[in-house]
Amino acid sequence: MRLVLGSASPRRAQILAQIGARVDDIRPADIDETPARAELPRAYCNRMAAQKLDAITADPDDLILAADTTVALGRRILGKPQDAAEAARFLLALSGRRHSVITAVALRHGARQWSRSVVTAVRMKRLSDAELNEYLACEEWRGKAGGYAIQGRAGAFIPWISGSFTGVMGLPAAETAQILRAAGLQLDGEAA
Ligand SMILES: Cc1cn([C@H]2C[C@H](O)[C@@H](COP(=O)(O)OP(=O)(O)OP(=O)(O)O)O2)c(=O)[nH]c1=O
Repeated sequence: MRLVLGSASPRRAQILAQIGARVDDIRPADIDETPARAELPRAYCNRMAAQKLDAITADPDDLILAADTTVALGRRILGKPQDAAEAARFLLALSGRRHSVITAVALRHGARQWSRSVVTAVRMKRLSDAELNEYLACEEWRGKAGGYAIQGRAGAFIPWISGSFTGVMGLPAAETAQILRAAGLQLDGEAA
């Protein structure tokens, strides 16, 4: 069975390799990521993953995986910042507080679908002006939900999480392995 990754995120490809899932093709989906009015973060994240999955065409026998990572501050959805000013606003809002990172994963094989979503609680230390400015200058906020990447320099801002580290990075390893197996994919190193 061929595995098609419907994502442009290099982190997702890396986490799939980590769990022994060989990706045969990468086909990112381009969808409108605007939240609906009053849409709650978890519903939004599930909807995004489902829409990305719907947007990918593949052979009926291909297994397709799509995912979405959303940062939620209470009911507020923090997406990927458009520019440094928006990244600064997001980081100031997250500074010294606890927020959630939700990742939804969706799989399709023919007419069958599987999905999981994982919520991780994350605490960010209070950022000094120098820390904020240095982080904005390093550009790692680009393309990251909430304007930070825990796997990079912003790891120094995160003293505590409860949940899935790989989920915060974009693809929860344990839950993804579980649904891939449920869908019939054999992971490297597993007995047939
Ligand atoms: C919070 C956080 C997010 N991220 C990334 C994961 C996702 O790639 C990105 C959120 O955007 P997504 O819309 O989930 O994904 P994407 O646009 O990168 O890729 P695609 O839609 O093609 O699948 O933020 C990190 O890498 N580290 C983090 O700590």
